[in-house]
Amino acid sequence: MNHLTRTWKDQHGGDLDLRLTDTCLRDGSHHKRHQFTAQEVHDIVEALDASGVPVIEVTHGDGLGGSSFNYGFSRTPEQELIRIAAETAKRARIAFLMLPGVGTKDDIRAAQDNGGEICRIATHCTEADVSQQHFALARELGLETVGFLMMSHTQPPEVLARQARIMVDAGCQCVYVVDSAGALIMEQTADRVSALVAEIGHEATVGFHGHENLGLGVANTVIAARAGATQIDGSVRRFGAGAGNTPLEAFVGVADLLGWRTGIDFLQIVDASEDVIRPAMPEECRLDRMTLMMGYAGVYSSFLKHAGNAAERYGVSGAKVLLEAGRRKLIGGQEDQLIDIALMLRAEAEKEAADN
Ligand SMILES: CC[C@H](O)CC(=O)C(=O)O
Ligand SMILES: [Mn+2]
Repeated sequence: MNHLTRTWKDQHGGDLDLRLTDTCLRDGSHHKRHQFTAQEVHDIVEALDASGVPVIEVTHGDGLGGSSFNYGFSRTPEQELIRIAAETAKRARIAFLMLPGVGTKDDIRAAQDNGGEICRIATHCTEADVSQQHFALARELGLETVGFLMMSHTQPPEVLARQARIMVDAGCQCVYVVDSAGALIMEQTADRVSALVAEIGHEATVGFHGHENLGLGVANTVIAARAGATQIDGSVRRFGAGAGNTPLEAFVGVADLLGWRTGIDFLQIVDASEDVIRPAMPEECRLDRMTLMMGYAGVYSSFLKHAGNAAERYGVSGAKVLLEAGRRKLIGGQEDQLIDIALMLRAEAEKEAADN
């Protein structure tokens, strides 16, 4: 008995119970400060593809058009990385991410010209309506479509379900509960996935994208699959923002043991993790003071480097910057407020020193 009520096979045929997407070449771009080389992308795609990973996401961490002063410039243009990935993959399909307002419709067209086949549109989880024209275009172009409801921990299941409905009505074929802050805890994940399945499950699939900031990536992903998510994200060796994503190789092992077919060879993906992915990482993704604080305070994982920079520059505690960012409920695009927070903390510290 495998405890899966819904499988990818039932929905789309083929042999997979769950379809997995590796996102180290997109979410890991945050950890790498967007410095992937063409050779690294080639080698990682080759290894993931050979292991049987069916979908590989490649883009700047902040999606198409993310290479900028605000988010950090890419070392290699992302469209070139998408092209290299598409040329390298023999079986895997290449996905790309775009955030309306950061990227444009022309970027979607270019990504398709470069071999991208799956268009993932991400919005804050209360703002799905800004994705409508992008889903319409992607479907017109014949791309497969995925919607990302970012920061899903901030809204109750019924709100997320209504937002998912907006995406599906606009042409989205799979909506993800995205635990951007790694803040969801077990049943909170299941309740959100179940609400989406109830709302859109007869027309679209449901996905789950986890982060490790509270150490719950694999557990949340297992419970999401049991609740009906059939598309699952992870990054080999957790290579992602914050404490990283659900480690894909660990989830593959767990899925094997539970009898869930992912099409990925566990031994090969474990070797890829050690031999190919680790050498491309600047350091391991760690569960430490900063990343734990992100899960605890509910802060966007992609804020980690920005918060660290602001704290260092103004000589204040990075953990306190994150706590305040969580209290202010900052969302993607508000990275500049981390500097305001650091300045505020420094002013408070200076006042306290003057008073004593
Ligand atoms: C900035 C986009 C973001 O990294 C998307 C994502 O992976 C998430 O919200 O977790
Ligand atoms: Mn993420």
